[in-house]
Amino acid sequence: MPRFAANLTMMFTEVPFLDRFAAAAEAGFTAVEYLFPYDFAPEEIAERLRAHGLRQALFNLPPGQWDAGDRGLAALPDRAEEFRASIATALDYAKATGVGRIHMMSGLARREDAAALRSYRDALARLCDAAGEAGLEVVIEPINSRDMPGYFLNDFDFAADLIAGLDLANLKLQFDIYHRQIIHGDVLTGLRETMPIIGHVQIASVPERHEPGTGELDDLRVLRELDALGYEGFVGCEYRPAGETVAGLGWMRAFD
Ligand SMILES: O=C(O)C(=O)[C@@H](O)CO
Ligand SMILES: [Mg+2]
Repeated sequence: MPRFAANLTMMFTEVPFLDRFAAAAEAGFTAVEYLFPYDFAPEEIAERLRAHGLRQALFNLPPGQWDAGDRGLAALPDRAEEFRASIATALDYAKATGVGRIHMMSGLARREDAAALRSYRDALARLCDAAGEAGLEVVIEPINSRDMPGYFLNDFDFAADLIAGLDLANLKLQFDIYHRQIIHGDVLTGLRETMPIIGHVQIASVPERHEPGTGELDDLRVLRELDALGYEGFVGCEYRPAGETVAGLGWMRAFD
Protein backbone atom coordinates (compact mmCIF):
# COMPACT_ATOMS: atom_id res chain seq x y z
CA MET A 1 0.00 0.00 0.00
CA PRO A 2 1.42 3.40 -0.96
CA ARG A 3 2.48 5.69 1.89
CA PHE A 4 0.57 8.86 1.11
CA ALA A 5 1.71 12.33 2.16
CA ALA A 6 -0.75 15.24 2.09
CA ASN A 7 0.62 18.20 0.15
CA LEU A 8 -0.23 21.11 2.44
CA THR A 9 0.37 23.73 -0.24
CA MET A 10 -2.52 22.37 -2.29
CA MET A 11 -4.68 20.42 0.18
CA PHE A 12 -6.52 21.63 3.30
CA THR A 13 -6.39 25.21 2.07
CA GLU A 14 -9.70 25.71 3.88
CA VAL A 15 -7.56 26.56 6.93
CA PRO A 16 -4.36 28.63 7.43
CA PHE A 17 -1.08 26.84 6.66
CA LEU A 18 -0.06 25.92 10.21
CA ASP A 19 -3.51 24.49 10.91
CA ARG A 20 -3.26 22.19 7.89
CA PHE A 21 -1.02 19.80 9.88
CA ALA A 22 -3.85 19.07 12.31
CA ALA A 23 -6.37 18.81 9.47
CA ALA A 24 -4.21 16.30 7.60
CA ALA A 25 -3.66 14.17 10.71
CA GLU A 26 -7.36 14.23 11.50
CA ALA A 27 -8.10 13.06 7.96
CA GLY A 28 -5.83 10.05 8.51
CA PHE A 29 -2.53 11.17 6.95
CA THR A 30 0.68 10.20 8.74
CA ALA A 31 2.98 12.29 6.52
CA VAL A 32 2.96 15.70 4.86
CA GLU A 33 4.87 17.64 2.21
CA TYR A 34 4.55 21.17 0.86
CA LEU A 35 6.43 23.44 -1.49
CA PHE A 36 8.02 25.84 0.99
CA PRO A 37 8.18 26.18 4.80
CA TYR A 38 10.09 29.47 4.80
CA ASP A 39 7.30 31.81 5.95
CA PHE A 40 7.49 30.10 9.34
CA ALA A 41 10.31 29.38 11.77
CA PRO A 42 11.72 25.84 11.62
CA GLU A 43 10.64 25.24 15.24
CA GLU A 44 7.05 26.24 14.48
CA ILE A 45 6.87 23.62 11.74
CA ALA A 46 8.63 21.00 13.85
CA GLU A 47 6.19 21.61 16.67
CA ARG A 48 3.19 20.99 14.38
CA LEU A 49 4.74 17.78 13.12
CA ARG A 50 5.38 16.57 16.67
CA ALA A 51 1.98 17.60 17.98
CA HIS A 52 0.17 15.65 15.29
CA GLY A 53 2.47 12.65 14.96
CA LEU A 54 3.31 13.49 11.33
CA ARG A 55 6.40 12.73 9.27
CA GLN A 56 7.81 15.30 6.90
CA ALA A 57 8.16 13.65 3.48
CA LEU A 58 9.58 16.47 1.38
CA PHE A 59 9.93 20.20 0.80
CA ASN A 60 11.71 22.40 -1.74
CA LEU A 61 14.78 24.58 -1.40
CA PRO A 62 14.04 28.32 -1.41
CA PRO A 63 13.14 29.14 -5.05
CA GLY A 64 14.28 32.77 -5.22
CA GLN A 65 11.55 35.42 -5.45
CA TRP A 66 8.52 33.26 -6.28
CA ASP A 67 6.11 36.20 -6.59
CA ALA A 68 8.51 37.91 -9.01
CA GLY A 69 8.54 34.80 -11.22
CA ASP A 70 11.55 32.82 -9.94
CA ARG A 71 11.10 29.05 -10.05
CA GLY A 72 14.41 28.01 -8.54
CA LEU A 73 17.98 29.24 -8.85
CA ALA A 74 20.13 26.25 -9.79
CA ALA A 75 20.40 26.88 -13.53
CA LEU A 76 20.94 30.63 -13.15
CA PRO A 77 24.69 31.38 -13.18
CA ASP A 78 24.21 34.94 -11.95
CA ARG A 79 22.28 33.73 -8.88
CA ALA A 80 24.91 31.23 -7.70
CA GLU A 81 25.60 33.07 -4.46
CA GLU A 82 21.92 33.16 -3.58
CA PHE A 83 21.68 29.48 -4.41
CA ARG A 84 24.55 28.67 -2.05
CA ALA A 85 22.84 30.59 0.76
CA SER A 86 19.60 28.72 0.04
CA ILE A 87 21.32 25.41 0.82
CA ALA A 88 22.07 26.49 4.37
CA THR A 89 18.49 27.66 4.85
CA ALA A 90 17.01 24.40 3.55
CA LEU A 91 19.33 22.34 5.72
CA ASP A 92 18.21 24.22 8.84
CA TYR A 93 14.61 23.30 8.08
CA ALA A 94 15.60 19.74 7.22
CA LYS A 95 17.27 19.33 10.59
CA ALA A 96 14.27 20.71 12.45
CA THR A 97 11.69 18.65 10.57
CA GLY A 98 13.59 15.38 10.19
CA VAL A 99 12.81 15.27 6.46
CA GLY A 100 14.75 12.67 4.46
CA ARG A 101 14.86 14.42 1.08
CA ILE A 102 14.70 17.91 -0.38
CA HIS A 103 13.69 19.00 -3.87
CA MET A 104 15.92 21.37 -5.83
CA MET A 105 14.03 23.42 -8.43
CA SER A 106 16.02 24.30 -11.54
CA GLY A 107 14.73 27.75 -12.41
CA LEU A 108 13.74 29.16 -15.79
CA ALA A 109 16.48 28.72 -18.39
CA ARG A 110 17.07 27.09 -21.76
CA ARG A 111 18.51 23.59 -21.77
CA GLU A 112 20.63 24.54 -24.82
CA ASP A 113 22.32 27.31 -22.83
CA ALA A 114 25.73 25.86 -21.88
CA ALA A 115 26.19 28.26 -18.97
CA ALA A 116 22.79 27.29 -17.54
CA LEU A 117 23.61 23.59 -17.83
CA ARG A 118 26.98 24.09 -16.16
CA SER A 119 25.40 26.10 -13.37
CA TYR A 120 22.73 23.43 -12.85
CA ARG A 121 25.24 20.59 -12.69
CA ASP A 122 27.50 22.54 -10.31
CA ALA A 123 24.54 23.41 -8.10
CA LEU A 124 23.50 19.78 -7.89
CA ALA A 125 27.00 18.60 -7.04
CA ARG A 126 27.34 21.26 -4.32
CA LEU A 127 23.90 20.55 -2.86
CA CYS A 128 24.31 16.75 -2.93
CA ASP A 129 27.60 17.11 -1.11
CA ALA A 130 26.11 19.26 1.67
CA ALA A 131 22.91 17.21 1.86
CA GLY A 132 24.89 13.96 1.93
CA GLU A 133 26.77 15.13 4.99
CA ALA A 134 23.41 15.71 6.65
CA GLY A 135 22.18 12.25 5.60
CA LEU A 136 19.67 13.61 3.06
CA GLU A 137 18.67 12.72 -0.49
CA VAL A 138 18.24 15.39 -3.14
CA VAL A 139 15.48 14.99 -5.74
CA ILE A 140 14.94 16.74 -9.06
CA GLU A 141 11.57 16.89 -10.78
CA PRO A 142 10.78 17.39 -14.47
CA ILE A 143 7.88 19.86 -14.68
CA ASN A 144 5.65 20.24 -17.73
CA SER A 145 6.00 23.40 -19.77
CA ARG A 146 2.28 24.16 -19.79
CA ASP A 147 2.20 24.67 -16.01
CA MET A 148 5.66 26.22 -15.84
CA PRO A 149 6.69 27.75 -19.20
CA GLY A 150 10.46 28.05 -19.60
CA TYR A 151 11.32 25.66 -16.76
CA PHE A 152 14.79 24.22 -17.34
CA LEU A 153 14.13 20.62 -16.22
CA ASN A 154 11.16 19.84 -18.44
CA ASP A 155 11.85 16.27 -19.63
CA PHE A 156 12.17 12.92 -17.81
CA ASP A 157 14.84 11.52 -20.16
CA PHE A 158 16.96 14.64 -19.66
CA ALA A 159 16.62 14.24 -15.88
CA ALA A 160 17.52 10.53 -15.98
CA ASP A 161 20.57 11.28 -18.15
CA LEU A 162 21.70 14.01 -15.74
CA ILE A 163 21.35 11.67 -12.76
CA ALA A 164 23.30 8.93 -14.55
CA GLY A 165 25.97 11.36 -15.75
CA LEU A 166 26.53 13.04 -12.39
CA ASP A 167 26.61 9.69 -10.55
CA LEU A 168 25.96 11.23 -7.12
CA ALA A 169 24.91 8.62 -4.56
CA ASN A 170 22.15 10.72 -2.97
CA LEU A 171 20.68 12.26 -6.16
CA LYS A 172 17.27 10.85 -7.14
CA LEU A 173 14.33 11.52 -9.44
CA GLN A 174 11.05 13.03 -8.23
CA PHE A 175 8.52 11.23 -10.41
CA ASP A 176 5.38 13.36 -10.50
CA ILE A 177 2.84 11.22 -12.34
CA TYR A 178 0.88 14.33 -13.34
CA HIS A 179 3.89 15.90 -15.08
CA ARG A 180 4.99 12.59 -16.61
CA GLN A 181 1.60 12.05 -18.24
CA ILE A 182 1.55 15.57 -19.70
CA ILE A 183 5.15 15.53 -20.93
CA HIS A 184 5.52 11.99 -22.27
CA GLY A 185 2.56 9.73 -21.35
CA ASP A 186 3.65 6.07 -21.12
CA VAL A 187 3.55 6.34 -17.33
CA LEU A 188 3.91 2.67 -16.38
CA THR A 189 6.92 2.18 -18.65
CA GLY A 190 8.44 5.35 -17.24
CA LEU A 191 8.00 4.04 -13.70
CA ARG A 192 9.43 0.63 -14.55
CA GLU A 193 12.46 2.11 -16.30
CA THR A 194 13.32 4.71 -13.68
CA MET A 195 12.32 2.85 -10.48
CA PRO A 196 15.97 2.38 -9.38
CA ILE A 197 16.51 6.16 -9.36
CA ILE A 198 13.13 7.30 -7.99
CA GLY A 199 13.33 9.05 -4.62
CA HIS A 200 9.84 10.51 -4.39
CA VAL A 201 6.51 10.20 -6.23
CA GLN A 202 3.63 12.65 -6.51
CA ILE A 203 0.18 12.23 -8.01
CA ALA A 204 -2.77 14.25 -9.33
CA SER A 205 -5.35 13.75 -12.05
CA VAL A 206 -4.62 14.93 -15.60
CA PRO A 207 -5.43 17.48 -16.89
CA GLU A 208 -7.27 19.23 -14.02
CA ARG A 209 -4.79 18.39 -11.25
CA HIS A 210 -7.60 17.23 -8.99
CA GLU A 211 -8.10 14.02 -6.99
CA PRO A 212 -6.53 10.83 -8.42
CA GLY A 213 -9.05 8.77 -10.36
CA THR A 214 -10.89 11.77 -11.79
CA GLY A 215 -8.88 12.33 -14.96
CA GLU A 216 -7.67 10.63 -18.12
CA LEU A 217 -5.36 8.12 -16.38
CA ASP A 218 -6.27 5.05 -14.33
CA ASP A 219 -4.41 6.46 -11.32
CA LEU A 220 -5.35 3.58 -9.02
CA ARG A 221 -3.81 1.14 -11.49
CA VAL A 222 -0.66 3.27 -11.56
CA LEU A 223 -0.49 3.29 -7.75
CA ARG A 224 -0.88 -0.51 -7.65
CA GLU A 225 1.96 -0.80 -10.15
CA LEU A 226 4.13 1.29 -7.84
CA ASP A 227 3.48 -1.26 -5.09
CA ALA A 228 4.20 -4.13 -7.47
CA LEU A 229 7.50 -2.51 -8.39
CA GLY A 230 8.45 -2.45 -4.71
CA TYR A 231 8.36 1.33 -4.29
CA GLU A 232 8.54 2.04 -0.56
CA GLY A 233 8.85 5.83 -0.54
CA PHE A 234 6.14 8.43 -0.08
CA VAL A 235 3.49 9.35 -2.63
CA GLY A 236 2.75 13.05 -2.31
CA CYS A 237 -0.88 13.96 -2.95
CA GLU A 238 -0.02 17.10 -4.87
CA TYR A 239 -3.45 17.96 -6.17
CA ARG A 240 -5.96 20.76 -5.86
CA PRO A 241 -9.13 19.23 -4.43
CA ALA A 242 -12.10 19.77 -6.74
CA GLY A 243 -14.18 20.77 -3.70
CA GLU A 244 -13.65 20.44 0.02
CA THR A 245 -10.45 18.50 0.80
CA VAL A 246 -11.88 15.85 3.15
CA ALA A 247 -14.95 15.29 0.98
CA GLY A 248 -12.59 14.43 -1.89
CA LEU A 249 -10.58 11.75 -0.07
CA GLY A 250 -12.84 8.85 -1.12
CA TRP A 251 -10.31 7.66 -3.73
CA MET A 252 -7.97 6.60 -0.91
CA ARG A 253 -10.42 3.99 0.35
CA ALA A 254 -9.24 1.67 -2.43
CA PHE A 255 -6.07 1.32 -0.32
CA ASP A 256 -7.66 0.77 3.15
O1 LIG B 1 4.88 21.68 -9.21
C1 LIG B 1 5.21 20.58 -8.80
O2 LIG B 1 4.85 19.53 -9.35
C2 LIG B 1 6.04 20.45 -7.59
O3 LIG B 1 6.31 19.35 -7.16
C3 LIG B 1 6.57 21.65 -6.92
O4 LIG B 1 7.27 21.31 -5.77
C4 LIG B 1 7.50 22.45 -7.75
O5 LIG B 1 6.87 23.51 -8.25
MG1 LIG C 1 5.32 17.80 -8.27
